[in-house]
Amino acid sequence: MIAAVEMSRLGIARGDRSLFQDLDARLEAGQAVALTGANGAGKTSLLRALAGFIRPAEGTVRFTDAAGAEIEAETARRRIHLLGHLDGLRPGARVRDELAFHAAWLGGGAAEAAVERLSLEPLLELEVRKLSAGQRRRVALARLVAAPRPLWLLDEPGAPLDARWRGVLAELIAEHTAAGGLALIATHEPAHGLARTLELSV
Ligand SMILES: Nc1ncnc2c1ncn2[C@@H]1O[C@H](COP(=O)(O)OP(=O)(O)OP(=O)(O)O)[C@@H](O)[C@H]1O
Repeated sequence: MIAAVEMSRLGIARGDRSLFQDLDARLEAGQAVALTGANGAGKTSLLRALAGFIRPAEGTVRFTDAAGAEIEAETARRRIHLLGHLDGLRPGARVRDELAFHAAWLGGGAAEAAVERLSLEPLLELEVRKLSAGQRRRVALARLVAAPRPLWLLDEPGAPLDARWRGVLAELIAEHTAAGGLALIATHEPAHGLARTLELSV
């Protein structure tokens, strides 16, 4: 469980350039927050820093449990899904194998429920590289269903999806937060249905 993520005076730099400084923000269980800002403002970088892939230039990120106790960073990492816009799928793998691999690797169970929720049955025997961008994103989203984790960090998750699948994505996020999950969602779209917005300004 992760009950809260607290960013305090957080600053992130890429190369020798500071992207932002002094970011104070708190995300709590049950909340889905839109992360907005211009191209290059640092949304992807912030998500990667929260997932532990980039070391902040300054400030702190704290993960706490329901009792307010700090969760050690390594433990917190295993409770996070980072969905990047490159999807993180192996192009040469069949969808069936890729889903089974990710479900096992992420500590989930069988992928059947995820296959059904994302209507992936007709795609299971195809190689990932043969999928359209939207189909690939549905496979990537299936990981969130197959391996439940409390904190979702999603980088423009709806960008390649059509209206039907954007609707399903919104449902998945709503169900996740209703069950006590947290989500931070980088988006250039109007953030309908999300509790509030965290804006990075350049
Ligand atoms: N590995 C890197 N080395 C140097 N600079 C980088 C690296 N990764 C990203 N940057 C730079 O950091 C800045 C922020 O990039 P980031 O991808 O976090 O922005 P973003 O807000 O997600 O943008 P977009 O809306 O275009 O997706 C950009 O100017 C980018 O070129």
